[in-house]
Amino acid sequence: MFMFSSILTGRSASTSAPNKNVPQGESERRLVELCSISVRDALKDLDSKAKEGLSTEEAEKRLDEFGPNELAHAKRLGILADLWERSKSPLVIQLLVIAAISGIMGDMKSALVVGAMILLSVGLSFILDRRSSSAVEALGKRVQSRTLVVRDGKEVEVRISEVVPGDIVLLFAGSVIPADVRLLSAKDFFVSQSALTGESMPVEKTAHTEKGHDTDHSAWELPNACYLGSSVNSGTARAVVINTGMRTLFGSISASLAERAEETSFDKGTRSFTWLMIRFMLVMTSAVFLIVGISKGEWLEALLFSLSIAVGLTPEMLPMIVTVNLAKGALTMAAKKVIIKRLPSIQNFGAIDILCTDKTGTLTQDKVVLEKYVDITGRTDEDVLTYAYLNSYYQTGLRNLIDRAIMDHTELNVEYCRLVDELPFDFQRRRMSVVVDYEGDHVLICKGAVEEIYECCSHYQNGEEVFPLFEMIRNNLFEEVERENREGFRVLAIAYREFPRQKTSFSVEDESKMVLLGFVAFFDPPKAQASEALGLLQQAGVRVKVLTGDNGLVTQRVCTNVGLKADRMLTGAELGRLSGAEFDQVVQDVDVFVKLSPAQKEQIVRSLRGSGHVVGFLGDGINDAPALKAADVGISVDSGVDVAKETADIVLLEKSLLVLEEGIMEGRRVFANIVKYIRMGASSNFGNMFSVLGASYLLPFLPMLPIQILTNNLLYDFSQTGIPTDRVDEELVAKPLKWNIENIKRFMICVGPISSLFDYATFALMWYFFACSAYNAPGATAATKEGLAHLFQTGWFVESLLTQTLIVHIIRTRRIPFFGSSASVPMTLTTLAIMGLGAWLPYSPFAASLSLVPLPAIYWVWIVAFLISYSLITHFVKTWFFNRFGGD
Ligand SMILES: Nc1ncnc2c1ncn2[C@@H]1O[C@H](COP(=O)(O)OP(=O)(O)OP(=O)(O)O)[C@@H](O)[C@H]1O
Ligand SMILES: [Mg+2]
Repeated sequence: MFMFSSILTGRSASTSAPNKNVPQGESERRLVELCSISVRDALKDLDSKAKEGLSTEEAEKRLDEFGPNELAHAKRLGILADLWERSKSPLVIQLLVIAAISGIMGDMKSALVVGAMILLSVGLSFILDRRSSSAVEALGKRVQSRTLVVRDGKEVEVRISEVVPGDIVLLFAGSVIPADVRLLSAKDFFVSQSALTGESMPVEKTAHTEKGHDTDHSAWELPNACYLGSSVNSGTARAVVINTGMRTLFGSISASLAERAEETSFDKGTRSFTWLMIRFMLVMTSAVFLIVGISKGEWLEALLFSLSIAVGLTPEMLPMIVTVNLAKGALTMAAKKVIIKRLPSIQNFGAIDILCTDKTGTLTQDKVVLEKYVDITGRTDEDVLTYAYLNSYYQTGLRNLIDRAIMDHTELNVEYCRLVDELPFDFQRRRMSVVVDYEGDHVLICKGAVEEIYECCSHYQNGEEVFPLFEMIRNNLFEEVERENREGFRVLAIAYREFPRQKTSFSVEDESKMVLLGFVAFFDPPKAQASEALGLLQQAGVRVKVLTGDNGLVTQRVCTNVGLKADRMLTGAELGRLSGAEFDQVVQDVDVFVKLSPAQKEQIVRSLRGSGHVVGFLGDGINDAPALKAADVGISVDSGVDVAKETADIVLLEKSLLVLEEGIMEGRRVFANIVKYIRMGASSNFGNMFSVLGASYLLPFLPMLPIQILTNNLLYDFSQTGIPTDRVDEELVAKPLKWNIENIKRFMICVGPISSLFDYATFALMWYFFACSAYNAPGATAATKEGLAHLFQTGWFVESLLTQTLIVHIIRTRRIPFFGSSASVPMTLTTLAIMGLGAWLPYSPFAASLSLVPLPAIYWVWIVAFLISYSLITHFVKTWFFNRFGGD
């Protein structure tokens, strides 16, 4: 089985143990040691250079030596390991045990048939799944994060898996830490280690070496080390890689993290279904064993018979149906520009009933353009542009759309200034500052959200003069900004403060008593297709909520433009005043949230999930990462920052709600096909239970021989292999699809007994009409008895196989089968082929070894009549069922 694991979520599919070859304590000690000695010694030890980094050849050599920078469970299994992994499922083990018992007891034929079943279930899922998995994996690589390293003195982007010890890496806001590294230099460098420590506050890391204290620090608390599994919140740094892959601290705990990984609603559903079937099987098998044993006195026969009943009741094709369906779904989605990083998330994708999304790029075109730069009176002002430009040019922490828009607007020569210090952007302050040396003065230039900048200004500038900023003027200024906002412009304020040149180090406290200089306004046009997509999502039963850090007026304008109601809107501050139940209620009722902090985005997602919703979150920024992780399905975009991509379960190649809607529908189709199999399996097993129990009690011989039951089951299994290719009716995917085990049980109880009805009709037919009752006649010889028993058994074998195989066509749709909705061609062909084969077997060369005997011609008239009435009755009961109980 293959699976991408995300280093930031710690979620993974398989739970292999950490690589035993790596002495864990050794690498941990090395990390502590190399972080406690001087930078020079550390580099010498790692045989690397701070400026040039490693040479390409050296890096290749080390890649061979240390292996790729991956966690063990992310690796793809070899063929044998893969087969082994699949064979470990309880369903396969059960079959293996039964095959072994049959073999030991000398029933080689049965052992062979069970063996064939194992081969079909494991082999088919192996071949189909592995083939599409390679394709899915290749797609996943396309959206994998890369990291910037220095090789041969040049900065190059490499895959995270290609990073080796000794590599010099460059880190900035939004990067993921690619390995365990030691910082060489750092500026206002804050990292989020929440995936490792659970601590959500960012931690500052510096390049300082704390000599002498080395023994005090555990490997987890080194102030100058950053660990795989964390990400950069703000600032920049240069670092040297110490440990990679399973040698990292994260690698050492990843096995336990994977075990702790939350079980999705889908896993829970399949598990409870499997257990339901296993419980059934245990009760049935023991009951049948006792009935047959006591009534016929043949305990060995009773054992073989009940074992084959056990096989019949086992949903051995379930794993194959699930994996093949998921893999096929992933490929279909990839064609629609939706890349699935974790296969199981497809199903959750189809279950989403609330989609939370940010604004930029989803509702807007993601083409932020600088439109205006004005002083506080609204006149275009070159100084404002220059200050904004200086701020964007010299800041190193975060390069987002806003800064790119400013830099794209013009090209100014600002080399006459020199950067002194900077206060990087964060989503709490919503502003950032740079301090530049301009003709002997140290000028702090701040840009950010208007309200946040106003709070720190004491004066404003008009022309060359500076005036105190009174409350009244403040309000007037707000009006101007609000007007721009209402037109959909995103406005940032620019302010400055001069300091004497002696002051060289600055902190957030210095962002005070500033002079307001003017505003820059950006336009990000609404997306034309956003309203169409919103309409489709609404139709599909998905409620969309906008969660943005931007202000209310702009958001309102954008929402109105794309046809999203924004009459009730809440700000982060208002949310902060709510508590507990009130918060949960409001979060469900309101659809637009503005001025949110990253933590609040996460809080909203958690609250919605707590109220029983399945929540998807679409976001692309550092500020979205916590919410992406908290959601049932985290969705990001290829152009998003690395943390967002790394945290997400699904990556869109194009940020669009339309693409997303198609993905959701595909997810539902996958789920609908899985449920088809489950409904079929559950109801036919339930029906068989009555038939087998009754028949074993009533008849003087076995109603079907073990080998016949097994062959019947093998053929039935084969007829199911077409399900993943099946078409799905629109109405089946019109609503979010969630597991509803209760409904499946109900379906089983309503539909299952119909098949028993026809089984009993067949029993009666064989017993009375075809005179198998002569078995009990006083003068019957052993040979006559055997002949009659085989006739009876053949009659039931054929009826049972034909009805079970046909029924998928009735159950797969809510419409009138064949006419209202028809199955896919492969599925129609497999079911037809199996029905044909079943009808032919009694006349075939295999008949003797299966103890089947040719059936009289008139039998076929009866069986056709049975099939038609069975289909009709099932169709009516099904229609009644869906009307009464709904279809999910
Ligand atoms: N480069 C920047 N320089 C200064 N201020 C900025 C910058 N980027 C963002 N801001 C401020 O921070 C606020 C929140 O950022 P942003 O709009 O990116 O949040 P968001 O939640 O990601 O929004 P969206 O939903 O549009 O993606 C902005 O409205 C703006 O005032
Ligand atoms: Mg954003």
